[in-house]
Amino acid sequence: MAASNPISGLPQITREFVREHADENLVTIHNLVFDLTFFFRHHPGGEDILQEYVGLDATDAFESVGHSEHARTMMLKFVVGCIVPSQHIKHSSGSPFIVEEMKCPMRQIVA
Ligand code: HEM
Repeated sequence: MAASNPISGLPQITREFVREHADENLVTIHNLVFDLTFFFRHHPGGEDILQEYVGLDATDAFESVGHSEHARTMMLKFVVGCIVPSQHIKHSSGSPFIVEEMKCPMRQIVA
């Protein structure tokens, strides 16, 4: 059986929502939104550096560290949504894996 795309069907979230719900520990990386509540204290790079990016887009910081494929796979556990397509940013940095396999579905999911 073909592997299903773990990202399809995610709620779409605006960048304003991510910023205004900082208490929910949301961070955006490559147009995907992660809830890092349960990951902070397990992050090999430390909790403080992740806390600095709560509510923000951490793509450039994430890529500048050169995270491994292991880290990119691990991230999937914490995805809670994707940024609405009209607010997508195309980052010059980034591995093909995260850009191609983790991109948001273009289908609008509106209640
Ligand atoms: C969901 C998001 C993230 C996950 C799952 C994650 C995961 C990891 C993992 C598994 C490592 C160990 C090295 C590796 O396997 O690459 C690591 C190291 C590190 N991460 Fe993250 N990370 C995330 C976000 C970030 C962000 C936003 C920053 C901001 C700068 C960051 C900074 C670092 C640093 C500085 C290290 C240590 C590198 C070293 O000591 O060589 N990480 N991270």
